[in-house]
Amino acid sequence: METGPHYNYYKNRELSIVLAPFSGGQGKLGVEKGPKYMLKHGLQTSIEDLGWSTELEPSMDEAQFVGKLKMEKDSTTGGSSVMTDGVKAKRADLVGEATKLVYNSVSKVVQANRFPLTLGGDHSIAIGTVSAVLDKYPDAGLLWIDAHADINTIESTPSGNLHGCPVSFLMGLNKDVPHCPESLKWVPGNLSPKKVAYIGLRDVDAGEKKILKDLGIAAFSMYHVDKYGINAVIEMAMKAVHPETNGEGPIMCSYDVDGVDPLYIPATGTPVRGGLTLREGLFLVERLAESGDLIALDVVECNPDLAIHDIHVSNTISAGCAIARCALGETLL
Ligand SMILES: NC(=[NH2+])NCCC[C@H](N)C(=O)O
Ligand SMILES: [Mn+2]
Ligand SMILES: [Mn+2]
Repeated sequence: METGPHYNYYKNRELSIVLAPFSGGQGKLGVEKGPKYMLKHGLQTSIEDLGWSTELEPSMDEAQFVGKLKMEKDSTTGGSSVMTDGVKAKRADLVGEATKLVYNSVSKVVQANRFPLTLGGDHSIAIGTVSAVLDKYPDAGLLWIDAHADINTIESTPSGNLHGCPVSFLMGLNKDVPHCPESLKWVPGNLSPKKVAYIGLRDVDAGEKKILKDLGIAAFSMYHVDKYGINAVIEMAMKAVHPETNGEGPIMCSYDVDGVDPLYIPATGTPVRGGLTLREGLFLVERLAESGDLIALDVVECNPDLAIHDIHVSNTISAGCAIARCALGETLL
């Protein structure tokens, strides 16, 4: 029987919590409150208790972005659909600006050899986190935990919400698209499709299915989790992104909390039933901690304002915090 706390697998336990309180990648205000709520829940101290030295790294002025978002809503009839040059990507200027700020903060952290734990905000912020991590670890594999594939291009997106598009920007899939928003041209877009694996998918748009298939991206849906079990799936995912080394090598995890079933994590913008159980969702990151290869983590899409009951807020925030702690070495025994 393997024993011992998983945090012993991390050699250098220095971490920065990057705050990414951004909501412009989708239309529902409140997701910018995620970082504040998780900190209020005691996340930083509980990470220190696992033997990490921690510090806070702000990435942006939340008020500024929220202000712009509110202004835009007030001035637009029928929601927040702002189109530039006939492209349906909404708020591309805001997303470009915010993700660049996140990129700068995470770059600072990784270049100082610290572990970046980025708290969102909506999932568009991963454009910044993953780009910064790849600068430092070009060989890193990316595990994307999500109900959604978030790989729509600015042409395929059905909603225009850029939190449904970060992976396409990371892979440079919008580069040749006419009208690619100027604001997102800073993104290197050099993530190889071979270096990504999804876990938890169950709501993938038709255009996204085609991209996943055409590019041969490793994608494990809930069907695969049910069929093979979560441990086999996570091991297959690690091998998919590091085939030459049998799954060993640096791994970044971008964790959208809607990968977990809304029974457990109800306060999120685009919930989809039939997801991971809370234990599967936590085991996944426990297993990554055990590998000793996790180099960066995002926890995104907690939106306390979408809770109908107070209990939904605490369920969501405590689960979000548990995901971070388990990834950083917390064990049950
Ligand atoms: N990060 C997320 N929760 N993304 C949801 C995306 C939903 C849908 N596929 C879209 O493109 O709009
Ligand atoms: Mn999602
Ligand atoms: Mn997502």
